[in-house]
Amino acid sequence: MATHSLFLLPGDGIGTEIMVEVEKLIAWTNAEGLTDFSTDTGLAGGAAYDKHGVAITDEDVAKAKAADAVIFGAVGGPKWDAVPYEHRPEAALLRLRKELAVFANLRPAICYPALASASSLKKELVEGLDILIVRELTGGVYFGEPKTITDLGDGQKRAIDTQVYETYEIDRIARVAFDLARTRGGKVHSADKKNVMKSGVLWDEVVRNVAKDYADVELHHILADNAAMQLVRTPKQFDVMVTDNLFGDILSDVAAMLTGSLGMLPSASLGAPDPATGKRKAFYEPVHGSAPDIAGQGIANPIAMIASFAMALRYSFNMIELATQVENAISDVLSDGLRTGDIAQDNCRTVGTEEMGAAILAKLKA
Ligand SMILES: NC(=O)c1ccc[n+]([C@@H]2O[C@H](COP(=O)([O-])OP(=O)(O)OC[C@H]3O[C@@H](n4cnc5c(N)ncnc54)[C@H](O)[C@@H]3O)[C@@H](O)[C@H]2O)c1
Ligand SMILES: CC(C)[C@H](C(=O)O)[C@@H](O)C(=O)O
Ligand SMILES: [Mg+2]
Repeated sequence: MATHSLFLLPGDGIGTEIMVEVEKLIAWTNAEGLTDFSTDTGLAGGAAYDKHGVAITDEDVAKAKAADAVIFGAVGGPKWDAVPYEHRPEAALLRLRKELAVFANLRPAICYPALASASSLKKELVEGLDILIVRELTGGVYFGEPKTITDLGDGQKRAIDTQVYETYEIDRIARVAFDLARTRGGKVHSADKKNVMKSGVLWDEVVRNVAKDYADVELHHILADNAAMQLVRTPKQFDVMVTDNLFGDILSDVAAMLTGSLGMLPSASLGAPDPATGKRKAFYEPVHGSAPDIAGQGIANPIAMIASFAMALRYSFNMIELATQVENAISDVLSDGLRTGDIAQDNCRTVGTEEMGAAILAKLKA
């Protein structure tokens, strides 16, 4: 079996705690001969800042670029609130996304049957929920220039962030969404603010053009604010939702709660296939952050991280069966009544990060 390289960046806070559980999974799949992963580990975020004075070193960015897939935990925390803006922990994430050019961020919100009553919404609204948010990840207001704070000299300052989208960026993310919709429910909602933003006008125009190549997929336009409301009103009306970088960030946190917890939502960020090799750069991370409020206590939910690893198996290594086995193991453990604190329920057993990871691994071994 060919050796595949994984570059692990645990990051800060619970990032380091949940990564341990993925490392155990990798050790087991390797030992069983199911995979042949070589792993290397780097520093990102506050951890890198403390050691090197930057959110990520050039060397670790180079390693991330060279790897077959990057598995990322989470970065950030109050400890680094005062570091210079360009070195804040989150800068590592943004630099990696941009330099790896992983423009397509897939954020699946699936409500596992056992968790239907753990959601803050009524059970019948979320039971069987399976939606996919396709977030544009390398453009928009996250990266647009100018991005400045100017002193106006009279005690006032002016802050500017710039939302920029070009046709090719919208076209390629729309195609990802339509291609995926074809493999699922055949429906795309495109969310923008074309009623207020020029970038929204272009977004809608380009998405409608792309839709002409996908006559078999239903396209619906939705304003992003309405999308947030509809996600908590009748979430099962959605199949695939494609949206820009900022709206995608917000809407995916909303979608996360439909599944029971932010600790449940994995993500895959994919680049364009290399024309010579067909390989694409890929970056896998949970949607949640470093959860400073619970870091260091061993109680974080490792499921989003483990499910992100399952996405790596599926999207980077075409190990569909193994990916499905990992996802089924998660589902089975939840059906057995095991819960971390964030999804705690009556008549269920609340366990810590390590026990949840071990239980998922035990299901795989069974
Ligand atoms: N990908 C990333 O690295 C990433 C993503 C989001 C936020 N952040 C950063 O994380 C830091 C904290 O941000 P925040 O508090 O707004 O968001 P957060 O996602 O870290 O936490 C929000 C809430 O969800 C809970 N939570 C999140 N993940 C959980 C898990 N796996 N298990 C149990 N509970 C979980 C937390 O305890 C907290 O109450 C900030 O510095 C932020 O910039 C990083
Ligand atoms: C940490 C932050 C930069 C990041 C984002 O805004 O993209 C996070 O919230 C996410 O959802 O991945
Ligand atoms: Mg976010």
